[in-house]
Amino acid sequence: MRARYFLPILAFALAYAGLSLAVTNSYYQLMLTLVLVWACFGLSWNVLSGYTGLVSFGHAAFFGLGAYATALGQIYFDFSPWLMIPVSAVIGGLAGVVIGFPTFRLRGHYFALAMLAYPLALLYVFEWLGYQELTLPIKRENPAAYMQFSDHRIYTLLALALLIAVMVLTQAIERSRFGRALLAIKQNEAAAEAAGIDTLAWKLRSIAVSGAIAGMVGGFYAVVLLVVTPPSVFGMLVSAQALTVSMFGGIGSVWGPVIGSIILIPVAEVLHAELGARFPGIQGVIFGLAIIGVILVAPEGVYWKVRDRFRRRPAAPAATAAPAADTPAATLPARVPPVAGAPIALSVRNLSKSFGGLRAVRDVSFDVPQGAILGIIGPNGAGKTTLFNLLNGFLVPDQGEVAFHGQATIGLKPHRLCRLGVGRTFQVMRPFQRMSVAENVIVGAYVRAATDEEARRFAADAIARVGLSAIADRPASQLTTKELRLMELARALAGQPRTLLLDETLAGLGHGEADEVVAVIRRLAGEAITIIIIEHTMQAMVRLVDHFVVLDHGAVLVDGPPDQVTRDPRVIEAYLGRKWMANADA
Ligand SMILES: Nc1ncnc2c1ncn2[C@@H]1O[C@H](COP(=O)(O)OP(=O)(O)OP(=O)(O)O)[C@@H](O)[C@H]1O
Repeated sequence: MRARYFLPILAFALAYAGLSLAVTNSYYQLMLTLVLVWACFGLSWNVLSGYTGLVSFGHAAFFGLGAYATALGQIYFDFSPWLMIPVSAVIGGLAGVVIGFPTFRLRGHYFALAMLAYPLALLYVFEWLGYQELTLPIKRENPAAYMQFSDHRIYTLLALALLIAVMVLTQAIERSRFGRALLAIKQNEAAAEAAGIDTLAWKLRSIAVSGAIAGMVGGFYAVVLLVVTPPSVFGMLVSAQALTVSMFGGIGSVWGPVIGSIILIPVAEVLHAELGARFPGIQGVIFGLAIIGVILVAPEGVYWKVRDRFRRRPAAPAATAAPAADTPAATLPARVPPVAGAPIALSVRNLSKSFGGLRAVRDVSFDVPQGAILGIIGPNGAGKTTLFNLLNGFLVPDQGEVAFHGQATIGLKPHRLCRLGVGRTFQVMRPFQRMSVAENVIVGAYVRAATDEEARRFAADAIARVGLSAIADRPASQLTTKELRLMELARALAGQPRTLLLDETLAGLGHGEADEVVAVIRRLAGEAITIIIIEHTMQAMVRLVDHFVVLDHGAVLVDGPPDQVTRDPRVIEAYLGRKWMANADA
């Protein structure tokens, strides 16, 4: 790991250890320990929710299981916490997989609400089992073997060691293929699948790591407080604590939960100690106020706000963006369309899909030779996007066959299709705004790359092929629409596809800009990549494609070369309108 990531963590650890050694009051020492415990727990939440965007209201489930496992292990089997805390981590990780597997079927708010149910259910189970209050036995004969220290500074130092380990782990995850897969899921899960990422597998890994950290912290918490009750480890406030310190400090960053914990936990603890008797639940009020405050002042959290303030403001994007490759807009690269008898890249036979009574795609058949550019056009609602979703595995057809280079693909998930060489871009772009072009593109490279190094090489090559090398380090937030479209194209290219499905890649582009993107696409087809493109911008399409498939009400209306299709009275009637004919004749 590079020093610039590791040194701040080391400096923080030394400063915190120094502070802890200087504090003699045991109450303040406990607070120093608890700040680290909740920071660790916040980081556990962050590994799942901060990076994947799947908000968990139920992290207390893992925390509580860890706390009870450690307490019960010592009470019933005389197992030391030195053993039980790692065991609690394993239990937390397994619980993550068991909970994640069914719950990941849900999305957005439904996922968050389902997660809420688990700690509440466990709370009642442990009450029902009669574990209303467990007290860890005091071991006077050999306290250190049971993690019982009269000097409370040792707990703080142990908690610090746990936190540093979790911070380093989080940092490593963030900068690896793992972290990039999670961020891709957060950005757009469908696009991540289409980029070859097995989203369920990565989400399960993430919840397993997150659950393991939470279980470990829960076990440690039981040892520090020596008493475990269902509300204190499975209660709403526990889950809320993880969420609040992360949201306040900064979601999706290693430092966010640490900063949130350092600021909020002492305030909540002091107010609880001073006013808790008169205002029970004062911590909940503090956390509520903290969330309202942060939403108003720094919606992404303190860390990101401060970082943006102190970072040098980036220079405004250059008025003229880097030209798309070396080709001037006006001269489109010459290419020879595939001749008759060329190998077939995509074969579609009798494909149909209905949504209830609506037949969105009806009995569609066509072939695309390798290296050809096929345009799919048709009025709104004609079934173009549904056809794409059938081709790349988002939807399973009611009937019909799809084969890429002779291999039948119906039933394969999008990430499997991506591995077979089918890339896709999306109509709606959702780049990682804070990340550079290169970092955005590398996400698409992992489907083929065995190592980070190889992924970087594939990404750099794809960026060069779309002509964005000059701005590879520019954050996506500063890109123009054309550059964003080219970046999306580069991300699909980084997976080394043989076939590219492009969904409205020219949408929102001006005339000259569209021509630049058209030039890039033509060049890719010249490299024997087969291109299938949905587009509304007819002028650009006529100059781009070799062949059109015109859809209307889900069925193929006409299928032929541009000059034939654009003059077909049925196409003019259903899609182009009479004005097109008048312009074409003029
Ligand atoms: N998941 C779905 N459930 C129900 N109906 C759907 C679903 N997806 C699409 N449809 C319907 O299927 C029809 C075809 O939609 P589709 O998005 O494929 O059309 P399109 O040609 O891509 O349109 P546009 O040009 O507006 O993007 C529309 O009537 C749409 O409302």
